[in-house]
Amino acid sequence: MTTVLIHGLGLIGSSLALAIKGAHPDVTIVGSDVRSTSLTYAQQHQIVDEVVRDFSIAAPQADVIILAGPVSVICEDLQLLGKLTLKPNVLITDVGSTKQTVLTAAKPLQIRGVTFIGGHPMAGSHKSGVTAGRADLFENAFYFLVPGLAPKAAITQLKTLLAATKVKWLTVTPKQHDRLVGQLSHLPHVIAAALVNQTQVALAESPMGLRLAAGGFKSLTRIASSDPTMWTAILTTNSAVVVAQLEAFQRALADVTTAIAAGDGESLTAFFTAAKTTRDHLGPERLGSLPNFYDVFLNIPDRPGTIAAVTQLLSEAKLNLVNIHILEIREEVDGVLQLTFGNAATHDVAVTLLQAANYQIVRKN
Ligand SMILES: NC(=O)c1ccc[n+]([C@@H]2O[C@H](COP(=O)([O-])OP(=O)(O)OC[C@H]3O[C@@H](n4cnc5c(N)ncnc54)[C@H](O)[C@@H]3O)[C@@H](O)[C@H]2O)c1
Ligand SMILES: O=C(O)C(=O)C[C@]1(C(=O)O)C=C[C@@H](O)C=C1
Repeated sequence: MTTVLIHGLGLIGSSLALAIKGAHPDVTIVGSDVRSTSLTYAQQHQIVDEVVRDFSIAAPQADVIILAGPVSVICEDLQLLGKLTLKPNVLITDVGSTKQTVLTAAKPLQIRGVTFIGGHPMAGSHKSGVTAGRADLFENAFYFLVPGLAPKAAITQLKTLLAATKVKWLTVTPKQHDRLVGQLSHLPHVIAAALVNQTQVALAESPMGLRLAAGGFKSLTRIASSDPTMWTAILTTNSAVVVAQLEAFQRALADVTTAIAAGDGESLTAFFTAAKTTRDHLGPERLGSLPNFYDVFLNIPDRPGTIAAVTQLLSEAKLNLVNIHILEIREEVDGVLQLTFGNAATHDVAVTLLQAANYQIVRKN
């Protein structure tokens, strides 16, 4: 019986647990997390078989250890693991979004002969936490592997364990990885957050302000809703790469600023044509079988207990919520409640239930 310990039962950790469980019912999945609410949720929803509070007690019993906390926590975990007596054939891997710092932290373990394979699934979401986990999150996504000198058998073992994720494996060096994801993931997250912050300031005096934003602003800035702790850890462990990429981006912005200021239509058409040609060939946002999440937006009156009544209604019907978000609620003005579900069936039942209870649905998708 193989024991897989997943440390960090958030979006990625719980999604991996679900994928492993689906394909390997014989594997015992143990989850550990600093948040006891996540552990309780994971156990109640059978995302894991067992939970432990103390990672250092569980690690020596594990055959496979998957580190799935923020990158800074992954590095601390690797240091801790270096001090523990682990099973002789233990396989350690991680899912962190940067790889050079993680591989440096793993070096002492590797020198000791412990197998560590760096990993990074190129799929995720701006939603975080155990409630957002889903078995099909990684379908058709690339999954970077940094195997270093890991034995072939260990690489095969990891790929077999994660086969149900249906990812496309790609072996890279830590340096190649950090440069690629710096440009494709870290830079866009900085730009999205900077645009939201700058817009908030620019429109501070406007009565409707950001609430007038339509699809363009919203699709460009969706990722600004991502978890700040996770992104701080990513940016501080890939800073040199992202600083250089931000400087290059600022030069590109300066060029287009010059063209706009000069009314240089020819340069602007060339600028937009190049971007359109490249973007048109990128394919759909998600290659998997399902879109990421299913939202319902509800009008909610400004009355105490309204939100509790909605969540109670859903929980009595055993409908799992991935996320709940109050978009706007001011005194004496109705607010909008965003309810996010993990699949279409749950979403549809919730819509029927809420409508029957006379809630006013503003939008669903
Ligand atoms: N979100 C994405 O899109 C995405 C995609 C690929 C990889 N990653 C990487 O995966 C990792 C996890 O990201 P996520 O999106 O699942 O984040 P998340 O916030 O959903 O989950 C992180 C989990 O780690 C736990 N945690 C935090 N500190 C801890 C500690 N000291 N000890 C134990 N547990 C701790 C949190 O309680 C949480 O449950 C990160 O390293 C991230 O860079 C994220
Ligand atoms: O889809 C999203 O919301 C994501 O941000 C996922 C995303 C990205 O594409 O940048 C975020 C971090 C990762 O390390 C990998 C994937």
